Amino acid sequence: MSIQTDNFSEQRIIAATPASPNEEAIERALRPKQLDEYVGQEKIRDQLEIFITAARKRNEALDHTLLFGPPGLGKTTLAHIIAREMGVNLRQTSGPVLERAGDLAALLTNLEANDVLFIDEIHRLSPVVEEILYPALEDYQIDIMIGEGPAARSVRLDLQPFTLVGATTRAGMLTNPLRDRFGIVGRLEFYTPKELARIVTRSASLLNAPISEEGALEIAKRSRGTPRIANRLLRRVRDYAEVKGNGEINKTTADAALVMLDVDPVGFDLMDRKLLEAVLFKFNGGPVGLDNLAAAIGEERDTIEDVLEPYLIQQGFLQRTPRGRIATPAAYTHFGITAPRSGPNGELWDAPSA
Ligand SMILES: Nc1ncnc2c1ncn2[C@@H]1O[C@H](COP(=O)(O)OP(=O)(O)OP(=O)(O)O)[C@@H](O)[C@H]1O
Ligand SMILES: [Mg+2]
Repeated sequence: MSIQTDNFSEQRIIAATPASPNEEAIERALRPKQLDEYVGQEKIRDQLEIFITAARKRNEALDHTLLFGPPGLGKTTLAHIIAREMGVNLRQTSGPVLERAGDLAALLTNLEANDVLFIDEIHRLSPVVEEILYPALEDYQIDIMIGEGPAARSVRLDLQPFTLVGATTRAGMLTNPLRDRFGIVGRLEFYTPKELARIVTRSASLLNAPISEEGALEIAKRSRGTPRIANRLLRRVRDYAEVKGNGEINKTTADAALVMLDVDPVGFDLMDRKLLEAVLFKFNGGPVGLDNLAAAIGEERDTIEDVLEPYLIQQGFLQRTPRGRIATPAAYTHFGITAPRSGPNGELWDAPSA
C-alpha cells in the first residue's frame, strides 16, 4: 500500500480535498446537519442563527451568503445546514459546471420560494453567467434571449425569492460587483485542537469506534486545523488500532499510526516539510516567489496558495511578503537549525515563538 505518492492531490494523507468519491460518501455521513451540531466558527454561526431566525419569522429568503476559507473547513456543510434550518430545498452546482447562461437560468427558474441555491467555487463563474446572476440576486428577475438572429428578443422573467450561498477558497478572486451582492459574508477559520477533538469524538461515535479523550486530542492536534483531515486521520488510526491493537483508539495507537503515516507532531506531512525545506535550504529562507517555489517542489501554484500555505502561515512558519515567501524562526526551529538573527530584509526577528 502506498500512502505517499507524487500525485499528492489524490494520495496525500492530509490533503484538504476529498480523496475519492468513496471518501465523499463517508464525509456526507459524518456531516453535521444542524447548526447546533456544527462545531466552532462561532462568529459566522452566531450571525447565521440570528439572521435565519429573523428570516423565518418574516417568511422571507435569507440574505445571499458568501462563505470563504481554505478547503475542508466546512463551507459545503454550512450551506446544507442553512437550507435545513431555513426549512427549504437546496440546489447545488459549481462555478465551472455552469458554462452557459441557459444552465443558470434553468436552475433559477426551478427554485421554489426561499430556496437555497448553492454555488461552489463561485470564483470560477464565467462572465456571461455572472451577468445573468446580478439582476437575479438584486430583483429576483432574469433576462433571457428567445429566438435567434434578427428575430431574437430579450424576455424578462420573474423568479421566486431565493438565497444564493456561494463558497470559495479565494474570496480575492471574486469580482467586486458579485461580492457586493452578498449581504452575509463569513470567513471560516482553522479549528483549534479542542474543537477538532470534539469533531473527532463525534465522528468516532458515528463510526462505532471506541476512542479516549487523549486519543481524540492527539488526532486533533495533527490535523492542520481542518475537520476533513481530522476525519480522515481518524479512519486511518481506527484501521491501525483494529489491526495492531484491540480496536480502542488511545494516545499510543494514535501516535503510532500517525508516525506510520508520516504526519509529524504539528500535523505537517511530507508536502508541508518539502515546501518549508525548499524555502529554508534551496532559497536560503526566502524571499522566494510563488513560481520558483512551485517549480522547486513540483506543485501547482494554486495548490500551494489554497492548500499548503494558509495553514503554514496561520501557524507562523511562513510569511507572505511583497517580495515573496519567507521562512520564520519557527520554521528553522522545527527543522532543528538555528535561525539567522535577522530576517531576509535585515529586520530583526522577534524571539522564536515555537
Ligand atoms: N464545523 C464542523 N463540525 C463538524 N464537522 C465538520 C465541520 N466542518 C466540517 N466538518 C466535516 O468536515 C468535512 C468537510 O467539510 P466540507 O465538505 O463542508 O468542507 P468545504 O469547506 O466545503 O471544503 P471544500 O473547499 O473542499 O469544498 C465534512 O464532511 C464534515 O464532516
Ligand atoms: Mg465544499
